[in-house]
Amino acid sequence: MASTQQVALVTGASSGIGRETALALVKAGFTVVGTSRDASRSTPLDGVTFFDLDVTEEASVSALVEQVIGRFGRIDVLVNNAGIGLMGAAEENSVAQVRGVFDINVFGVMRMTKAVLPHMRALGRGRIINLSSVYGLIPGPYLAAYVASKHAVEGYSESVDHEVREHGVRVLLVEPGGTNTGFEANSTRPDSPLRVYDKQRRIAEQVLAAAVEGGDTPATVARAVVAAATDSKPKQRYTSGPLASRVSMLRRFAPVRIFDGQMRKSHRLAN
Ligand SMILES: NC(=O)c1ccc[n+]([C@@H]2O[C@H](COP(=O)([O-])OP(=O)(O)OC[C@H]3O[C@@H](n4cnc5c(N)ncnc54)[C@H](O)[C@@H]3O)[C@@H](O)[C@H]2O)c1
Repeated sequence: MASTQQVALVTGASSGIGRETALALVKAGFTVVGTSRDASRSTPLDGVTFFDLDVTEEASVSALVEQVIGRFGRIDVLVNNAGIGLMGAAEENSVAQVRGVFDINVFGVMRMTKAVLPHMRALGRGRIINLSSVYGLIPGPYLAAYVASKHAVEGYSESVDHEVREHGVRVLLVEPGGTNTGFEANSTRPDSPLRVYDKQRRIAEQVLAAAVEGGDTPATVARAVVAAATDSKPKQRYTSGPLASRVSMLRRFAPVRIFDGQMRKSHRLAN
């Protein structure tokens, strides 16, 4: 159990995994701040204080973090959950569409991380928990931009983790399998510039349906996030759902042909 004064900040907390995670963190004893792009229209959640935030707006991100610190004194846990998908063949996704995905899924994570890190360093502790995906580990046809964004989140998280560990701060990953939330609809709503192209919709839906079948629930993902937030000796990566767990294990044994495999001691990263 977290002590009552520990503060957790969850982005995109008004729906799906973020909502369930915010509630699970309240149950685990955290003071929870949730963000939503329109807090006034979010269904209230017991024990969660909502603030407005669009993670693509840099000035709003800094202002939000200062507001939370001003009101609650600290941020112990940041859950970068806000995210969006993009379906469609790689050659048909426009650069603007892909940039839209990266602006939320990758640069959103970076903006939030940059804003909270100085506070966590000063506190001498903290956990940043980034929602990746099973698609942060494997390819996904007709989901290339989304897959690339989540692979980017993986690389960014592991790299920053090595930078900040010595200050008592960890940057961890949660990798859900396909989870039945509003994610697909939110990523393809008709007014969205990120909507799927009709002719590819069926294939993309089959890919997603396969992922959801081997799937996960917001509750299991939320449990993984709470474990990442509270484990005394946290792991770098938390995975949930049968498909994601299998992929996560198999990835470690993926065949690779190594040339010139000599690695000098000085090039190894400390673990
Ligand atoms: N649903 C799945 O199958 C699945 C699988 C693996 C990983 N994930 C990841 O889990 C996370 C949550 O997804 P979900 O399934 O709960 O879907 P969801 O659509 O219910 O939640 C996404 C949240 O992000 C918010 N959001 C979108 N753009 C934003 C922006 N610019 N600024 C602030 N908030 C924004 C939305 O308002 C929404 O609340 C995402 O990062 C997603 O990539 C989902």
